[in-house]
Amino acid sequence: MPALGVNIDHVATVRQARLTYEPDPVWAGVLAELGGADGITLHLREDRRHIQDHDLYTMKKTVQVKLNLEMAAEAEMTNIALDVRPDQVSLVPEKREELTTEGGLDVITNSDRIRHCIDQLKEAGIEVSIFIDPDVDQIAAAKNLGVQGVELHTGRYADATSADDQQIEYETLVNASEFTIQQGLKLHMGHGLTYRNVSKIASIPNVSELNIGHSIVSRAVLVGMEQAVREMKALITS
Ligand SMILES: CC(=O)[C@@H](O)[C@H](O)COP(=O)(O)O
Ligand SMILES: NCC(=O)COP(=O)(O)O
Repeated sequence: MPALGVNIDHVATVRQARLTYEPDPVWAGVLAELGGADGITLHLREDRRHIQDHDLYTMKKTVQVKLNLEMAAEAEMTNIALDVRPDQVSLVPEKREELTTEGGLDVITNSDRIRHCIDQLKEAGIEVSIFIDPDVDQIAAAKNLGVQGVELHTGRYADATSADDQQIEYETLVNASEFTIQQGLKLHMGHGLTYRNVSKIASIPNVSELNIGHSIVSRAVLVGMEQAVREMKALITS
């Protein structure tokens, strides 16, 4: 059964819309932990569009489950990770203009820069995973870089608009999963997974971690709305 890493980035997205103190992603992380999350994932983007440095530092002191930091393989981020010491770093690609992470990190083209980052993190005792496309050449290149695991990008599966296309993307993920396990790497998956599409992915053999964020935060907003309004109404009418 895969572990669930809850990505709380978009709690911070709502907070940053007003540059205020709520909703607090650390508080959300604690509630996610109480709800059974096996890990908390947060992505400290170079443009700081949602998670801020202080969120990461406070999260490290607060949350007791696995802390997974998603970050670009850049010196600034590596130094932050070496200071905070999350349980795991997941190296991801970043583009300023993207709405969300569009594809996996190209570990073939960028291998020298990525290797330097991985070596420093591993030396500090931090597990390293790389977020890559479900492609055997990328998985083999990740293995060569010495990471402990890979997170296969499920975005194409999640975005498929017909059952046939979704099945093709699913089979690609299954084949890439088998190759990942043959390489002796831990198998993580994530991106775009929802309450509707997660079951098939969760039943792929040997998946050790699923990272899910946007869909859980979206549902949390809706299932919490009735209580939130009731509490405000009580204040107004008391
Ligand atoms: C790497 C990945 O797939 C995501 O979890 C990532 O955090 C997406 O970035 P946003 O949270 O900014 O959409
Ligand atoms: N690495 C994927 C992740 O952390 C969550 O992605 P999403 O569910 O927010 O699309």
